[in-house]
Amino acid sequence: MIKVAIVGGTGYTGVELLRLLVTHPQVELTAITSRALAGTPVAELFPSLRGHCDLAFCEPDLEQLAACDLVFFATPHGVAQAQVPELVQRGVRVIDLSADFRLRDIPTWEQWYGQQHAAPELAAQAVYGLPELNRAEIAGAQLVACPGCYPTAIQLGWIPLLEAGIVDPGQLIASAASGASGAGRQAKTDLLLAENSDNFRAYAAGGHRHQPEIEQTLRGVQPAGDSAARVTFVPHLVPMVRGIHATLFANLRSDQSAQELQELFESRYRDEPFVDVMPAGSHPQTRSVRGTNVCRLSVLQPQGRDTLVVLSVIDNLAKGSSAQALQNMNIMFGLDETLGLESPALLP
Ligand SMILES: NC(=O)C1=CN([C@@H]2O[C@H](COP(=O)(O)OP(=O)(O)OC[C@H]3O[C@@H](n4cnc5c(N)ncnc54)[C@H](OP(=O)(O)O)[C@@H]3O)[C@@H](O)[C@H]2O)C=CC1
Ligand SMILES: CC(=O)N[C@@H](CCC(=O)OP(=O)(O)O)C(=O)O
Repeated sequence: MIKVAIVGGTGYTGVELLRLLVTHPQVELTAITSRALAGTPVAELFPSLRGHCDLAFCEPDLEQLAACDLVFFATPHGVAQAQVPELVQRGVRVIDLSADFRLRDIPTWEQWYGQQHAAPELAAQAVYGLPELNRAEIAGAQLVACPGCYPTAIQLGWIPLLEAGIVDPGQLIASAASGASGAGRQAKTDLLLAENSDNFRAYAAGGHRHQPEIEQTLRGVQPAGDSAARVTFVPHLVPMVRGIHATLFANLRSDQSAQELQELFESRYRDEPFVDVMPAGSHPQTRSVRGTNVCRLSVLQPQGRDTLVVLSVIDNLAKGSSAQALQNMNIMFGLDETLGLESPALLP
């Protein structure tokens, strides 16, 4: 059994991780932290876990964490980078759901996250936890940086096109909408029911911190010598709880038929258990992935013109964070990658 702890067990990604881990056959949960609720039984805060988890939340304690095989950090940016170096030094493996170790370029990280990075040398060692790109590196990693939620949906939608070098990398446009759980469980006025329901709005249109993360990944898959990918990204808040819907636009460099594009996507993701390329012309819906680790994609070529549209949907708390974190754990510990992640979406 893998001895596992979660730092930050009261947030939305923390409780989603718990939901998945309590039924995982190879996991023994040993500690779930919350500074605010230390001593409170987990199942008291989350009655959905009654009968599944008899632990109480505890303060983060280095000795207790260091006794685990694996520690998940489901904490705000800045927390993991302060605590992970000592754990890594003591041989513990870490999966960080925050952005602390996602960006290779530390000045870029500091610019977008507005603070000094506490462990730049570790950021260089971390493996970016997108299995569809880095499966072999994840298997041997001690520190995995889980991708952000928008980047997961957007990168999976564009990777086949950028790898093939068939779209103009200077003109990539992503319009994406997220459910409110993407903003975490903290009380915020703009997430109140009266502010957020029956409403739809863009935010951070002038620049969102996921843009450099997306560009870093896409640049990493482009053919040598191609001009660097540049992304215009506008996120939106949609009045639902879970889900991200990304509409991605890219301009073809040369003639490709709709059938060739469909085949490109199908062959790129043929062996991927969690990427579903839908039949040509489909419109994937967030509902079809709710609670699952699946990314559903479709590629369209409206009116046969040069501008391609890729539609990509994920659950932000699942493939966008906690379930993808568990997929990474399965890979790191040599388990079947789909273990604990097989259930289809909850409908309606
Ligand atoms: N929500 C989403 O869809 C996604 C979130 N993420 C990332 O995952 C991380 C967690 O997100 P989310 O669950 O939404 O966040 P929440 O704000 O909902 O939860 C944060 C958790 O971290 C704990 N925490 C806060 N500060 C500290 C600290 N200094 N030391 C130890 N624990 C701390 C909190 O408990 P307490 O204060 O009691 O200790 C709480 O349990 C974030 O970095 C987020 O960006 C990534 C992808 C998707
Ligand atoms: C709806 C909403 O507010 N979403 C968050 C995305 C958060 C996320 O999970 O990503 P990181 O881990 O990179 O912070 C936002 O746009 O800030």
